[in-house]
Amino acid sequence: MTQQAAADSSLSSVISARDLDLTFQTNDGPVQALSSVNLEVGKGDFVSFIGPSGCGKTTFLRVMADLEHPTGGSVTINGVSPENARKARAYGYVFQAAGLYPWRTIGGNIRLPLEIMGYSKTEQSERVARVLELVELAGFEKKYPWQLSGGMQQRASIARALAFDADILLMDEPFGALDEIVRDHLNEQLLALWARTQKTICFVTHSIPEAVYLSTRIVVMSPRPGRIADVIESPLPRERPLDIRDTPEFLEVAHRVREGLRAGHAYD
Ligand SMILES: Nc1ncnc2c1ncn2[C@@H]1O[C@H](COP(=O)(O)OP(=O)(O)OP(=O)(O)O)[C@@H](O)[C@H]1O
Repeated sequence: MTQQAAADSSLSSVISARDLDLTFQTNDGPVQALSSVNLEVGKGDFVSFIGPSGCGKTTFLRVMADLEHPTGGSVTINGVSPENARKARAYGYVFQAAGLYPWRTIGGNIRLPLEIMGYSKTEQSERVARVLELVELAGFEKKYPWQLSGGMQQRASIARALAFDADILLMDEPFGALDEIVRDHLNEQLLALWARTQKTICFVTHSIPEAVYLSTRIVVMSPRPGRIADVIESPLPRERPLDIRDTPEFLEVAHRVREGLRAGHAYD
């Protein structure tokens, strides 16, 4: 890509990574978690990151969220640095574990960041009600986390990430700990939420079917050093019933992801 073309594409990108490097200094020597990563994420994209353990998926997401700092190259979110994007509340972040405070109700958990930011009580209540509706948990506001199933807790943590109504949602393997049936259901609900809200979503997963079912683009990563091995544009329509997973188009994309993973895997 020429410099001008790169500049043009980053203007229309919500997330833009340019020659991104991140090397951790550890007692065992340097670990290259990310090496020469280039990626443009467009508005409304659903981008999944898939790859073996240690290929830098979480690190990449944490760089976008200003939780790690690159040692080379740059990332912009809505055209600004991750630090400024964080200050502007440009994204919500969903962690692997729901991470809800057990002594607060579901509503109280979602309300907490809004309280800290000084939103009025009325605004807090409106936002809590709206995001609970979005994740189909209306009526559960006064329950405590332990009164909810694992899947419902994870939905509550998605609701918390949606509370600021950011256009970008960063999700780090949010459904990894759930059984397959619950996961299928949450995948369907997440797609419905994405269609309704038109957010841009970056989603880390270890599951090929999950990545293919959810994404408009799949970023296949490989380890040592962590880098992008392939970027697959999905030919699947945005409207996706679960049984799309049995279609030849779906299986073809899954096959390409598997090939990408195999090519990048050292098997050591
Ligand atoms: N804070 C840190 N200090 C030192 N090394 C780190 C740190 N965070 C991550 N790493 C290393 O960077 C590499 C990438 O880690 P990362 O967690 O991003 O991988 P991942 O693809 O998300 O893995 P997983 O699928 O297991 O979550 C790994 O080798 C990891 O050990």
